[in-house]
Amino acid sequence: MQEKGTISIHTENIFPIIKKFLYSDNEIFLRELVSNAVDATQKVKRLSSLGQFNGELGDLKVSVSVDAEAKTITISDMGIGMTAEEIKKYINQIAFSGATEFMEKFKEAKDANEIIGRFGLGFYSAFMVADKVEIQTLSYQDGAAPARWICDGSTEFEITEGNRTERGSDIILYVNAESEEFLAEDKLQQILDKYAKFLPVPVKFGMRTEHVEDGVDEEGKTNYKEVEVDNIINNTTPIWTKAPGELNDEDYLNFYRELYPFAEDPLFWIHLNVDYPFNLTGVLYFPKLKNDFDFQRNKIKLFSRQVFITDEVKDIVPEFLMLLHGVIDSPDIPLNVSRSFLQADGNVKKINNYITRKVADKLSELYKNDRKSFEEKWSDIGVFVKYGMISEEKFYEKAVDFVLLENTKKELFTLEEYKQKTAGLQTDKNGTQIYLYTNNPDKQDAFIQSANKKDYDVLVMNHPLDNHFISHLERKLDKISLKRVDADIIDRLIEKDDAPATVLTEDQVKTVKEIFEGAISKANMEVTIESLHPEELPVAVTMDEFMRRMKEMSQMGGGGGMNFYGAIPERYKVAVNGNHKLISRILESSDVSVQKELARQAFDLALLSQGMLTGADLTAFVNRSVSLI
Ligand SMILES: Nc1ncnc2c1ncn2[C@@H]1O[C@H](COP(=O)(O)OP(=O)(O)OP(=O)(O)O)[C@@H](O)[C@H]1O
Repeated sequence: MQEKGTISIHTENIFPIIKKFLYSDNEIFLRELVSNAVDATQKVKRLSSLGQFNGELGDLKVSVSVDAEAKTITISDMGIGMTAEEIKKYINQIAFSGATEFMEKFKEAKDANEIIGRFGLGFYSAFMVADKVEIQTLSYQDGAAPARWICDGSTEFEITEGNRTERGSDIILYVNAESEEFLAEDKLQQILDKYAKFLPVPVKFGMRTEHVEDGVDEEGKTNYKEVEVDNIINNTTPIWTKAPGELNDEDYLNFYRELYPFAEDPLFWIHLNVDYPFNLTGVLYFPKLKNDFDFQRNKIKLFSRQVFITDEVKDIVPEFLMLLHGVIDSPDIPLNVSRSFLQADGNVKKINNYITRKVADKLSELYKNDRKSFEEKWSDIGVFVKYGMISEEKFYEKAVDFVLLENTKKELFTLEEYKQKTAGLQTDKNGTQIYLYTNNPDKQDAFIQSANKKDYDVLVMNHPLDNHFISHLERKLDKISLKRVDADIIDRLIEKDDAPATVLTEDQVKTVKEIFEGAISKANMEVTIESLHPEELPVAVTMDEFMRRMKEMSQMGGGGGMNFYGAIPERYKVAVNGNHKLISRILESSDVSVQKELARQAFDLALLSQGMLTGADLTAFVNRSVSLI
């Protein structure tokens, strides 16, 4: 048997194109060939279970080996093999049935995955690293003859009788000069670890030494001996292929440690398992987040039938869940098409929604079943929940029941509980309920104490995400407004009808204002005289809530019109409590310089309590204080 032929009459030589365009991603040749070997192995298993193949299955592993001297890489399997006819059909024709289209389209293709998947060129990816590819194969079919196919990367191929005596195939790559790096065992091991670690059929790569028990010596101590065993690089039944009922916590934790050897243990996990209307399995873990806004992305690995595809799951997993770790396996995700297509793909949308719902359900279940442990985890999961509420309406609808707010006393409330807690007392004269918050309890302590004096509660919102979360809540919640506790004096933040009467006459108000303006003499400080409770501080320095939020957003890169706010110099309000004893003392003094000194001292104290007194102003304050003592 010998046959020579031309691979396709329709096309120019396709191989240089494959080599040239796919070069950057050329390691995937191994993924493709090992996957083909696994497919062939699973097919023979299936045929056997269906009674259509009655021979011995034998040791069904796939083996990858290198011969550094001959410069070959061989991928062997004991799968169904191919007859010469099948080689012609599957290798020659099938791959090239789309070749004309390929020739037209390859220019648009952006990466190797796209070309290979779309045109069924898995096998031909071998030519990315090989000058010559040989197949030695023997079909499982009764009476089949071994066949050999060889092709040197031109459009010419040759089929002759082969030398394989056992069922299955060897794919032998004669590695080209530019790709010799792939002859290094380390390199191949690394690629196999990446793509083949969880393939469903054992993949052998060389041998390794194991120490096994070997009887006992005279003293009763166990003897060990070294034995050479197959180096199986994969775990064929990773946990996502199992039913949740078969698994315990330790299994999930062990798998997590296997995936992320250096990470801290996760908080909890979700086992995904759906087969209609799309097929998807996986396990998603909630990691312990670092305190900073540390978005560790690319931690979810995407598989298709246990073959690793990518860790860029951007369009499949909702943005806010990119913080999660774990694996997703779905044969229904179109892996090989372009980004824009992926976004429009109906399955991808459904998968996205499904994952969002599962995560929301899991959180809701944790909250309902064990509020205490949910609260303990809140500092870690709060970010997910808030981020999810901001970015996914569907998630918001569910999370609104279990999102927690924390106050300065470290008590946690649901939105509903907090609404009840602050109703009435923190409702202003217009009927708007005001939630006070601090983003820095230490620095804003004086303001928090002022609020607490009135029995007002103060929330802690000190995560970078909280700015957005606050705006989002305000948009969603009716008649509720959030104000930072230092945005104004407390009686202005929550305005009531029963404001205390002022003890100053109109003239006195004018005088006090002038004294303070003279003492402060800073253009960005606007002095107002307020009638507050006498026990409130004599002076408070505040920045308007709106202005501050705008400036913060521009700092976070709000873009567009936001830059405008970033450029405006910071402006503060200096609220002087006209009802405070100090003000009467100032008015009583007839010495202008004493008046000025007292005013300045009160102003500096306000700055000091907020950590705003620095440099020469601080030195002057210290000197003045010393002389006052
Ligand atoms: N090791 C093998 N054993 C038996 N048949 C094989 C083997 N490798 C390839 N084939 C046959 O050759 C065909 C073409 O393989 P190729 O990798 O090009 O495409 P595919 O596997 O069908 O699709 P894709 O790789 O794009 O998912 C396979 O469908 C299979 O029938």
